[in-house]
Amino acid sequence: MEKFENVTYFNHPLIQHKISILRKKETGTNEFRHLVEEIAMLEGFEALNDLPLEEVEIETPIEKCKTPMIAGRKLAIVPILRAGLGMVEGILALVPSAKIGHIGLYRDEETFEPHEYYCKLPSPIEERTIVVCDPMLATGGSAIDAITMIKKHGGRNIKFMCIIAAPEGVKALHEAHPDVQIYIGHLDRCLNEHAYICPGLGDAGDRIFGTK
Ligand SMILES: O=P(O)(O)OC[C@H]1O[C@H](OP(=O)(O)OP(=O)(O)O)[C@H](O)[C@@H]1O
Ligand SMILES: O=c1cc[nH]c(=O)[nH]1
Repeated sequence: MEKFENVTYFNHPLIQHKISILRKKETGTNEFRHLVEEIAMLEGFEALNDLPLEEVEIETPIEKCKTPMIAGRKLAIVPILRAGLGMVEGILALVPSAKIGHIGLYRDEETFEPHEYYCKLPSPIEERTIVVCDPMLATGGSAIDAITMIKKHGGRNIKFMCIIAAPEGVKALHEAHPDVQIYIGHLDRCLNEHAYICPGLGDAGDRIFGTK
């Protein structure tokens, strides 16, 4: 796979181990949901390593001092519905004061094209660091459309975080939005004829919400 400057692959053993359990077909809904949350938190820790800091004056029991704290507007976490919702709590565990937007997209089962049905973002979106999350980056259609929608609303500083990606989706997303930082838990082999990621983990939304 071609290397892109704006793409980060996580090779931390804890992330890889948890993704392997996630993939198993016998992993049940409850465990699956918890793993998605944990992986999102581990990825988020790294993906947010460039949040801006400012020196703030505080008082310890000993004396006054200046100490760094996160600066600027609160982070915006934007899950792509439905499956992206599974990652929100994990990122919130790191940044409890984050605001949460929602983008509703589903893939047409025949054409694999994404269809939008909802968009609500925290304002002023243009002043926030935005983390778009979705466990799966397959053809890239959903992520590309979600980010296009966020940009139409004024979003600029955008990161995209997923758990499993196909090379086709990474390339498409990089080409459509080269300014977006992309974080990937594991790069899989390819897409199959139904645009499912191989070996992947099946349908992430159904496995998180127990709808199959
Ligand atoms: O890269 P793409 O080819 O667009 O595929 C990825 C999308 O497919 C899945 O959602 P799905 O449409 O199944 O909806 P759901 O989250 O409601 O289950 C997944 O959560 C992504 O949003
Ligand atoms: O493999 C895939 C591809 C798209 N969406 C999923 O949930 N899984």
